[in-house]
Amino acid sequence: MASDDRLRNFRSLGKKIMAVGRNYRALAAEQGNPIPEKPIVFMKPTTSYITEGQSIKIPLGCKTLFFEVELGVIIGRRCSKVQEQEVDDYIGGYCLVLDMTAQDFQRGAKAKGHPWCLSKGFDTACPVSDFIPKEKVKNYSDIELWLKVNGLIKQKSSTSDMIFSFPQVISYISSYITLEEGDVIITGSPAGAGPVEPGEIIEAGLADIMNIKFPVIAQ
Ligand SMILES: CC(=O)CC(=O)C(=O)O
Ligand SMILES: [Mg+2]
Repeated sequence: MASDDRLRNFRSLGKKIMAVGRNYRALAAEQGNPIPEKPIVFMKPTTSYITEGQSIKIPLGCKTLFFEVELGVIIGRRCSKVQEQEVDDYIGGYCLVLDMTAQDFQRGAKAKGHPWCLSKGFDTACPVSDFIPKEKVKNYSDIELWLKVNGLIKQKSSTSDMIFSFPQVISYISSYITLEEGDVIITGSPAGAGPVEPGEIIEAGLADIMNIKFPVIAQ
């Protein structure tokens, strides 16, 4: 397993941001979607990462930018076809993530059966926290995630509402795609995802372990 010192650098170490969509029961109910039978998997490019001190930029032509707070798992060493019971051996740490989504682009793409790439992968679409050491998250199956816009709470949930657990998600993705040191898997948004406007400030947290804050600006 990579050391915490190496994994602190996960944004340049990893090659992939793998993402799971529609993975919370309350979100599925809120959006009127059926419970998926298998994890819905997509990718975001690592060029979409930003860190605190940088701003989320609304992509050109986007009229409705949505926030989604998610828990990210950082892969600690290369793995493929991992059994669910072995998954913990490959988790190197965690990060708190905003899966920013150009919701109008995504809606248009879904209607035509097109991919979500632009709606999820534009520059600044993946604000992330610093590295969170593995031992700080005692129980990844029941930990609180929250998000505020301009100080008002918009999302507050526990990972216990996830449809597919961390072991199920990581095992499933690794059955098809080799995961490498520093790759991040973002595990889905709880209910309450919604729009943000230029000039607003997004704050998010993982229990009392990590807080992040990002302003939203026009191009
Ligand atoms: C519809 C979505 O944007 C899916 C997604 O990313 C999620 O977290 O759920
Ligand atoms: Mg998401």
